[in-house]
Amino acid sequence: MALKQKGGEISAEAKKRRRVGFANIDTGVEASECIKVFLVKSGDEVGSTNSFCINPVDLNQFFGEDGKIYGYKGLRSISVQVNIWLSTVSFHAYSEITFESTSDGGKGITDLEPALQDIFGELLTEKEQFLQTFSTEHNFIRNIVSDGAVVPCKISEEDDHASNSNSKADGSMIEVIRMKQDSEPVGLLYSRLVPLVLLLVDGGSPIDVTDPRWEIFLVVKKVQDPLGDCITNVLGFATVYRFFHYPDSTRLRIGQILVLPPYQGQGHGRHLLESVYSVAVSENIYDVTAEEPSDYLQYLRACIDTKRLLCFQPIKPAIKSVVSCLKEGNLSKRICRSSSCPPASVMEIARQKLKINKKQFLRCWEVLIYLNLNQENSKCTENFRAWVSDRVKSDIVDKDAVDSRKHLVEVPNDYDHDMTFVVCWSQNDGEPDGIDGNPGGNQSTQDEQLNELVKKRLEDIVKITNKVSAIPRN
Ligand SMILES: CC(=O)SCCNC(=O)CCNC(=O)[C@H](O)C(C)(C)COP(=O)(O)OP(=O)(O)OC[C@H]1O[C@@H](n2cnc3c(N)ncnc32)[C@H](O)[C@@H]1OP(=O)(O)O
Repeated sequence: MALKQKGGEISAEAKKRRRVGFANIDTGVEASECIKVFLVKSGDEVGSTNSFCINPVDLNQFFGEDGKIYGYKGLRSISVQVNIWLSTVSFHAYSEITFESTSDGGKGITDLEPALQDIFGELLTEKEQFLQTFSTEHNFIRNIVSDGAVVPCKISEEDDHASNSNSKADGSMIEVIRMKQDSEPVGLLYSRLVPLVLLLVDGGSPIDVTDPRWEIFLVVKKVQDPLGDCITNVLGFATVYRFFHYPDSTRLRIGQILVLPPYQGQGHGRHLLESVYSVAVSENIYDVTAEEPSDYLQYLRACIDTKRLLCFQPIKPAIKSVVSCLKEGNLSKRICRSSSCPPASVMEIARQKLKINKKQFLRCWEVLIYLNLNQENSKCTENFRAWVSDRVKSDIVDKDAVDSRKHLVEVPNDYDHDMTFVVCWSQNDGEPDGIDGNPGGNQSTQDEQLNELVKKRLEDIVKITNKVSAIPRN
């Protein structure tokens, strides 16, 4: 880490200010305003601010309670500039901190090093060492992934997005490699990816690399350098945890999924998700879930699963029957609305064959119905809206009713007692009075909230429908 102090030692003026106490209270600067992280592939890019600059979710969280840096004075409007170069070859980092002077304006002088250590740990190196990593760690990723298994994952013939091993026009290959967390090198690789998790996954925290139930799926690009050497770059990864499912199966839960920003929006996230499904199907896993998925991940999953369900024959009669109910029926009758829900047997077969879990299936179900409706027919679309509104309402009531009756009891296990619990139901369940379960809630506010939620749900359905319709069907 280099400190570049412009303008010499602390000025006499600053010293005077310190003596008169807090005449000019330091308002500080938000960490996210003065820290920039650049992704670099070679030593030539280090020191330059022209490389790919990432947009971290929340850098402020690493800097005290208010996320601010205090005590620095800069040459321009920004009091201190922290530039960090992060190598995509070895994931080491190097930082340069530039400021004019420091002075305690009442809030101290923020020590930047511990905060940067919290993010990058031992990967934060001095410049000389950092530059050397581009040659010494040249084959770091290639050596580790050579022990992994390529996941066969062919989704559609027309679409080269997510085939098993994608050959590109430039001779490079894109593959998803699955690695079990049972060896030291995999743990080492993951520990080098942790800063990316902290910077780019909202609320992301490192997984426990000593737990053998974790696996990592890496999407990599393999390319030959001019000397004929194979270079392997990580484009993204997903960590997946195996949970026991009573009585004798396993569920896969996606803990973190991340595609490096320069490669986002190119189908790699989809490729990773399809690979996890592919493993779930081939190993007859119970189902696949995701841990606290972001809105965008939900959207991506909905696109992928809806597309898979669109060509899944066993659910077609159920879709047809709901669509005809929405076309002809008068949905003011609750009975017709509830008959628009998917039969349990249909959800079960989608879980068994496609490993789509029930909650996710219900999300896709609305899109599947909408996709098959005649959207020119106003009666159909009105009925669809009423149906969605009913479903949103029952989701909220059911959730609150469930939440008020549910409580968790921790139980010990032989691995880590913090990680297992039992869900208990209390018998005395009170019926919630309002849609938000608040007995004293104001009816018109509740109606407004409900309308907003329905509007949002309908917008999401239309967005996913448009995306899925644009994708060729298998
Ligand atoms: C559990 C958790 O980890 S929650 C946190 C999730 N991770 C993050 O937030 C970290 C930052 N974000 C990311 O890393 C990435 O954005 C990810 C992982 C969420 C998604 O990865 P990406 O590689 O960007 O997604 P990918 O390119 O595969 O898919 C995006 C597009 O493909 C579309 N798509 C999906 N299925 C298909 C398909 N069958 N055919 C064609 N396109 C498709 C999507 O609709 C989306 O299109 P749009 O955004 O242009 O409308």
